[in-house]
Amino acid sequence: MTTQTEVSQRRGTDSGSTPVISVRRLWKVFGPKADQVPDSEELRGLARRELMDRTGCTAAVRDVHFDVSPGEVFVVMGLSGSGKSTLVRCLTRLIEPTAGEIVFEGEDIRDADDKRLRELRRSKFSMVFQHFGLLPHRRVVDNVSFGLEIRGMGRAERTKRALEVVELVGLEGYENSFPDQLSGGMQQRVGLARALAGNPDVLFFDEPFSALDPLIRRDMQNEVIRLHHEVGKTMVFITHDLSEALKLGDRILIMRDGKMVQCGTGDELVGAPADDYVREFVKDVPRGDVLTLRWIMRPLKDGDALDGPEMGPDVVVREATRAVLAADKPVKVVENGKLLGIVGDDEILAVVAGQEGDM
Ligand SMILES: Nc1ncnc2c1ncn2[C@@H]1O[C@H](COP(=O)(O)OP(=O)(O)OP(=O)(O)O)[C@@H](O)[C@H]1O
Repeated sequence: MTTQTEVSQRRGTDSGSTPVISVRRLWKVFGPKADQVPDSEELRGLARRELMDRTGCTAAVRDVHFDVSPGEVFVVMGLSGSGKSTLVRCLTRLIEPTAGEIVFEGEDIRDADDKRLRELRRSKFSMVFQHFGLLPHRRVVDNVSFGLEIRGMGRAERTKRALEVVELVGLEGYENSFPDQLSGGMQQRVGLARALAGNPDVLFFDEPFSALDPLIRRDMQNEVIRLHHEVGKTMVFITHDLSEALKLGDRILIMRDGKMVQCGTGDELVGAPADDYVREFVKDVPRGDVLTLRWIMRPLKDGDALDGPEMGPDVVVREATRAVLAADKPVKVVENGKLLGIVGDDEILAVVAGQEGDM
């Protein structure tokens, strides 16, 4: 199974250091006497309907825990109503959690007072929403610099910074346009630029591309990947779309009814779904596009030829297929000079035939 360290090495994230965000036993319950639910052995296990009937409460987030590493793209995925937005809003206390810990860069932000929260939201967090929330009477550059203005940055400095990020998101030439002169995709680029302008430590995305046409949506996903490579920010991204989650996420947390169902890399979810719910989600994913050589390789056996070609462990099966099948010796999976395992025709063909679960 792929470990977090291995994923981090692959993606350039840094799991060895302190997590940027560490969430423990997090609950958000809406309704009367909500704070009694997490502590009650009797109530905390009730299904949604029963809990509502007994208490009038909805547990939108139930006992969730995870860490986000520096530079990681952490995706929260689930169907409508599974608790994604509530969870991510709790992380910045836009919604007040009912119980649990949220440690951000070593500080439990549930202890932060209003002043500290304002500081964190201004300088450490940024949010990108589905509805861009641009100010219609302000030009692109002034929308982008708005947060810096609120922080008290002088006009010349904030305009300089805004122009830098406008260029970074590919909107050069549109600095002086008004939002309604831009397409949906371009407006969302302004949203991205605005989120990046303050140089936050973490960017939170709440289904930012759901309202965009599929082609524009794909462009914007690529844009996020490109920006992530360029600026290396930690990102927490909500989506209900599995292909978006697999494309963007270093790890994906799947939620259902407020609970964590599985948290893992794309190849973990596709290769070893935790239950039928996840299995159903991933059943149509082309496995060769997601599973890596690290996932399908086998240990070395006596008699294995060791003069075959070498490949990295994070090459996906689809990209390796031709080379593995063409080689007359098994491919050696090598990372930093270390032989991790072997991939031969059998391992590749098992994936292609959809049988790798039996290996
Ligand atoms: N303010 C509220 N008061 C009561 N219940 C709420 C409130 N906000 C959310 N809920 C409930 O909490 C549950 C989780 O909602 P949430 O919006 O977090 O889900 P979601 O996965 O983000 O859904 P969507 O993709 O539709 O936005 C739902 O049952 C919702 O009805």
